[in-house]
Amino acid sequence: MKILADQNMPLVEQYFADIGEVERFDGRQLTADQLIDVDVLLTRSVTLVNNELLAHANKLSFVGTATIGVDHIDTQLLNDKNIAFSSAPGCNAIAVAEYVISSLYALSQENARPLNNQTIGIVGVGSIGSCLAQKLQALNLTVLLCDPIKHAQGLLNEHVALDQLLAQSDIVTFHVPLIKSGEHKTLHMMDKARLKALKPGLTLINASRGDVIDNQALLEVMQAGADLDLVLDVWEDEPTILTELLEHVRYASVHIAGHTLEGKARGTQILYQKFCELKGIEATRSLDEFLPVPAITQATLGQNFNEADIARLVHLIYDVRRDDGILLRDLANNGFDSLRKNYPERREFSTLTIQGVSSQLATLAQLGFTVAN
Ligand SMILES: NC(=O)C1=CN([C@@H]2O[C@H](COP(=O)(O)OP(=O)(O)OC[C@H]3O[C@@H](n4cnc5c(N)ncnc54)[C@H](O)[C@@H]3O)[C@@H](O)[C@H]2O)C=CC1
Ligand SMILES: O=C(O)C(=O)[C@H](O)COP(=O)(O)O
Repeated sequence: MKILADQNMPLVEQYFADIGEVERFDGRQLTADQLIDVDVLLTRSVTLVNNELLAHANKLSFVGTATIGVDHIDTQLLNDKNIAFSSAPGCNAIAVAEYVISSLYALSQENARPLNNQTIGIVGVGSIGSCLAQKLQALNLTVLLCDPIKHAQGLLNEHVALDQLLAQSDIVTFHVPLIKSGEHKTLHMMDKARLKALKPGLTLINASRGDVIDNQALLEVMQAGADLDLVLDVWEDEPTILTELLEHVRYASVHIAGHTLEGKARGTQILYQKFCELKGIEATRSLDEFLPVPAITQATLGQNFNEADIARLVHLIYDVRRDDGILLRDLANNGFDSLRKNYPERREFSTLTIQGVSSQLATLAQLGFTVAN
């Protein structure tokens, strides 16, 4: 069996070793001819899977994307061609939630504004939005949720409409899929009118898809003097982003919010499990076999460890400013895709086991750290 996998997808050889022969491809350069005689195609978000790409796919029976977003895949086409498909729902929800939490603590320190008593609005309450909301409950923030689809399905009672949420929040963070048309369109959901109306001092975070915010309009609003703290992980027209926007952004990164080692590896694992299920093969491989031991595994808290010290632990595992520095220093030399490909190792909070006696242990556990009994 011939398996074609994106070069940036970890552990494919390990997971699929007993299933077939794995060949790698450059996600933005894949051509239709490379799919001749290929049985399985495993992609990331940068490969458009459309009619043109599948023109010569004579044997393809499974397409998997190791991502949550599926806006790069023509799923209707796969269905019509009877090609099985899977994304990797939830694989990097923890990673994105931790990216947001790291950003919140960094801004709170730099702006000397305590997190508690602030109101955060979460737009899109799926895997990521709900994981984030659950973690934030530990921090005494007021959390407002906006998800009209879940609300209509009876799955979210406390839905707040977007404009009301924007008016009431100090921080707004987007976790919606890219939807290009229809009642729940998210393309340019933050258009010029909404951006202009944002209240001064607001923090705007986008770790969903770049097109959710009209980037040109955002640049114009910032150039006109808007007082906003911007945290942008995703951009319109990646990898050729609007570089003029960078100077207005507090923390800028190259679409890596989900790129913990665990998040990326879980993506591959989910596709492996889906493939095995589809073909009636027993899935014997698991993540624990493959993840390396992290550089720091344990922390012992002293009795005077207090709420203010939580930020130090969060940033010990992941400080978003590391990635902001990388982008600003290297974008001109290395390019967006190369920075993503060479992204330095990042682990999740759960890799740190915390021991000691402190009134903050429950908070740390809720944020996702492992607390020793
Ligand atoms: N920056 C990064 O590295 C990553 C970005 N993403 C992006 O984040 C998106 C969300 O991820 P998940 O939470 O896992 O997806 P999900 O599918 O679990 O949740 C998305 C939620 O957004 C809601 N939604 C849809 N349209 C909406 C609208 N107009 N207003 C408010 N809510 C709306 C849906 O009802 C759903 O509950 C993905 O589609 C992907 O584009 C995902 C992972 C990593
Ligand atoms: O899961 C998604 O959706 C994402 O955006 C990924 O975390 C990042 O996508 P890749 O480009 O790394 O596939």
